[in-house]
Formats: sequence, structure tokens, C-alpha cells
Amino acid sequence: MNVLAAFDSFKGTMSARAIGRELARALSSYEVRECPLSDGGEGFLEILANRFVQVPTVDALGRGCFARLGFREHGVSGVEVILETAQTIGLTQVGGAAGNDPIRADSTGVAILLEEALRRRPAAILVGCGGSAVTDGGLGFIRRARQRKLATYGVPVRVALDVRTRFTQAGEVFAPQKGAAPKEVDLLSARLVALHAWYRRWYGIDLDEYAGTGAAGGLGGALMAFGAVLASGFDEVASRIQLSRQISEADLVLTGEGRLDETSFDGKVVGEVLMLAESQGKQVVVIVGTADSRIVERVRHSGHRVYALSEIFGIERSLANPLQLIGELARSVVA
Ligand SMILES: Nc1ncnc2c1ncn2[C@@H]1O[C@H](COP(=O)(O)OP(=O)(O)OP(=O)(O)O)[C@@H](O)[C@H]1O
Ligand SMILES: O=C(O)[C@H](O)CO
Repeated sequence: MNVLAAFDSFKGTMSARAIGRELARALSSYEVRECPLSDGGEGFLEILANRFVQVPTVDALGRGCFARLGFREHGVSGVEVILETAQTIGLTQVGGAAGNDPIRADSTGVAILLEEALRRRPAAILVGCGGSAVTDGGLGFIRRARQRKLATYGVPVRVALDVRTRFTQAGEVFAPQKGAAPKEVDLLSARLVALHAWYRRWYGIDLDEYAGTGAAGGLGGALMAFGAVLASGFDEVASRIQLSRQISEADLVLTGEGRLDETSFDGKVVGEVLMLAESQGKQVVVIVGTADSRIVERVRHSGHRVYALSEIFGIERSLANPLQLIGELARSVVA
């Protein structure tokens, strides 16, 4: 039997590559094809780039840190530089929701990464956008770019978005998971509405007309106002690795992410893999860290199997030893 292991990372606990390797080991009596995925959030860089450098930048709370830039061949002799917002302004970087200051967190670090990318004279730049701690509507990015008198990118920039959320919705949908209390969500949403009017005045663009402008707390919209082309992060990865063909060659598809919830169907890996597999009549086994029970029911209702590590092994064990547990679980469910 051919098994395709098409996982996103489990944010903060397992990379998509590590999961693929573990499943290949645990299911060694099957033909396992490792196919690590990303939707533009954490892990995007690792999947698409084949060379890396570390550069200095700042995290979402303005503290100095290092982030990786990735490179990949582009055309005959050019280089594409790949940036991942989660590397610099990621939620994991600030210690998760508990370590974040959701009002103060900003996207300056991405402008610094972009300057580093441009210094390398690339033929093109690709930005993985998501997995962030911010809801600043791209304000930190725009401020820094304006200070540096950077008016446009000067090279083609594509932004791979991890969600389809619109600009002014970014607070309501994602700020709670970044540590914002209900009153702070209202404040952040009001700020996004004000910024929406500001972008319309200065850039002549209604960001709410475009899906994904709310990715990374509205940074997706800011990057677009500055001249970037928006794309689905999942599609960007899927087309480069020919995922559709890989699914067609599999007898069983395994997928998963850290948490299965409503947002999983907003352009993220699990929702998109389910859709692609269904269109080819393939069975999917979804393994996640934690899950919203209503969404689990919905996925089961469409004929797929869903397992949450935390429900089977308890949350402490699933956070402490996720690789061993995902291997164990896969061995018992793939038969
Ligand atoms: N090993 C694990 N066991 C249980 N829950 C986990 C585990 N790893 C991650 N999680 C849960 O998953 C959440 C993160 O969800 P997920 O990995 O789906 O990322 P995300 O928020 O969708 O962002 P991204 O688009 O960057 O992947 C964590 O906050 C945590 O609650
Ligand atoms: O960074 C974020 O806000 C989420 O991953 C959605 O893009």
C-alpha cells in the first residue's frame, strides 16, 4: 500500500519534515512517501528553500533576534529569496499567546528581512505570510519601509498567504489565539478599520476586497498595497511539489496539523488536502494535536478518520513526546 504523509507542522512542537521522517520509520512495512507541507505559516521556508542564511532582525515585540532567509534557483541564473514571517514575528518566537503583547506586537521585523533579501539582489522574492504574533495591519512594516524611503520592492514579490481572511476580520478571527482578551480584540479590530481607511486614502486600494489581506494580522494587505501579488500559500507549495499527482498515486493520505478547528478550512493545509483528496476519491486519515469536536464530527461525516493526540494520550504527553506518539498512533490506525 502507498501511503502519502502530507502534514503541516504542529506549531511549536513538530516540523512537517520531522513528522514525515517519523511516519516513514513507524510505517516501514508500507511504501511511505514523505510530503511535508505548509500553507505559508511556520515551516514554509524549510519546505521550499534549498539554501539558508541567518540574518539579524527583531521579533514581534521589538527584541533583537535572528531569522533564516532561504534561497532557491529561479530561471536560468537567477535566485529567488524566500522569507517566512513566522521566522521573525512568529507567535512561537514570543513564547506563544502567554508571552505575547497582542496590542504592541508589530511587523517591523518583516521589513528588516525584506531589506536583507533585497541586498542579495534576487530575481524574485516569495514571502510566506502567517503564523504571526501580530495584528498591526502591517503598520510596523509600512513605518520601517517609509523611514528607509523604500517606495516599491523593485523586484517581483509574491506573498503566499496561509488564510483567506479579509483585512478587517484579522482581529476577530486570529487575535484571540495570539493572547488578546475580548476587549483587546475590539481595540485591534477598530485599529484595523482605521488602517483600512488609511490604505484606501494613500494607496487607493480597498483591502477588504481581496481574500487573504488579513493574513499575519493584516500584513498580507500591507505587502499587497506596496505592490506584491497575493497567492494562496497552500497552492504555491502544492503546485511546486505536484501534490495533486502525489495524491493520485497514493492509496491512503495522512494529513494533520497542531490544531483542527474552523480556521483549518480557511486555506490551511488540512482543509485543502481533504478537498484535493476528496476530488480524487481518496481516503484520508487526519491526525492532529488538539481538535474542536464540532469540526471532528464534520470531517468524520464526510467519511474520513480523525484522531487527536491529546484525546488519546492526554495533553501533557502529546506536547512532551509528540513524535513518538504520532508514530505509535499511525501504526495502530493504518492497517
Ligand atoms: N503535539 C501537540 N499536541 C497537542 N496540541 C498541539 C501539539 N502541537 C501543537 N498543538 C496545538 O496546536 C496549536 C497550533 O496550531 P497549528 O499547528 O495548527 O498552527 P496554526 O495556528 O494553524 O498556524 P500555522 O498556519 O502557522 O501552522 C497550538 O497552539 C497547540 O494548541
Ligand atoms: O499569522 C496569523 O495571523 C495567522 O496565521 C493567519 O494568517
